Amino acid sequence: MAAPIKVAVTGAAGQIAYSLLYQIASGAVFGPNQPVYLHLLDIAPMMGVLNGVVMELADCALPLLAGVLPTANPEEAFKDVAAAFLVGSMPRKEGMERKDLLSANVRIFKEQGQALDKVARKDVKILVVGNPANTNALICSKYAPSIPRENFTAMTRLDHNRAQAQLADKLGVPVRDVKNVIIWGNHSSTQFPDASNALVNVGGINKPVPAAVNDDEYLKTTFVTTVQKRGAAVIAARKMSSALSAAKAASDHMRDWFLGTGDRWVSMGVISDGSYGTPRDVVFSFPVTVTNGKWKIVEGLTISDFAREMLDITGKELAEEKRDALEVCKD
Ligand SMILES: NC(=O)C1=CN([C@@H]2O[C@H](COP(=O)(O)OP(=O)(O)OC[C@H]3O[C@@H](n4cnc5c(N)ncnc54)[C@H](O)[C@@H]3O)[C@@H](O)[C@H]2O)C=CC1
Ligand SMILES: O=C([O-])CC(=O)C(=O)O
Repeated sequence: MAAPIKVAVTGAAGQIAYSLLYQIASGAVFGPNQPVYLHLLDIAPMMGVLNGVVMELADCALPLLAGVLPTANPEEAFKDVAAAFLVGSMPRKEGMERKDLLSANVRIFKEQGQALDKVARKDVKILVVGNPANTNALICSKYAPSIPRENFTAMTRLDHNRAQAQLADKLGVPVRDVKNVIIWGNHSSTQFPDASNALVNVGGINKPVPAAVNDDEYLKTTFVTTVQKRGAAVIAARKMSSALSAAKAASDHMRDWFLGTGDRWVSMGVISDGSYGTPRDVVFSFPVTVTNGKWKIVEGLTISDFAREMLDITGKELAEEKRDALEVCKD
């Protein structure tokens, strides 16, 4: 058995964490031979609730859980961590866009960037879940200059999983038989869910999804808008934002980052190098593969005129969010 790694989860008394903590502590993220020491951060008024979560984690009697540290102090939470799930922040309510959370949430990521910079391992892998996730990840990285920018990522895996599930449903196949969908851009209603390179396994042979669906109009309209608006649809139904599926997506993202993607690609919000004509220095969701703990943007894909337009819209929004966030962080 390997030595335990320290893993931070912020917003640990909240909804997403309530599903996520079990997945991390049961081995679904770092593997069945990797013990974890959980550092759980929330704000001071939530320490009572957090203690209840700590009790429940103990009551799960999980063999891989080496210890739990509940705290309201970011520097204690991030001390020597190898992975950090930054979930803690305000969720949106019905009628809001995720960027409406910017002024309330972005300062949290400034402060946590500063704390990570001081005390985390320099190879820490950071996943920002709290919205607006792409821009919060950018700000977190800006305030943690001693940690490589590649180590800061934002979660678009929930959108990726939603897109995969929509296509599997349309094709009447199990979700595992669909791969290589792409979420481009922002985790917002401007994101571009793209099925043009997706593959479906039919009788052991991979076929292009566009040919199998044989309905370009659907792929450009209903498919795109359903995925773009799925978060809002869950809020309208549940009166609270996605939590079970968000926790599953966070587990998928970190597992693939640590353990690799194998023969498929996944969508991750990563710092843009300008690939595919996107704005540089924003956190943009791309198709990536991961080997040996390092992500790499999938290169050489053809971008149609339709895709170009969609990429430009979401890129423009990210550039605007960046400008607004930098303004908020000035004071
Ligand atoms: N990227 C994505 O795909 C998704 C992102 N989200 C976002 O995740 C975030 C969390 O959602 P939920 O867990 O449902 O919210 P929640 O309200 O149930 O839990 C948030 C927790 O964060 C804590 N918190 C607030 N400020 C904090 C700080 N400075 N440090 C540490 N903890 C802090 C709160 O006290 C609360 O316990 C929201 O911003 C939501 O919009 C949700 C679903 C998907
Ligand atoms: O929609 C929201 O506000 C929560 C979220 O990010 C999602 O479900 O994708």
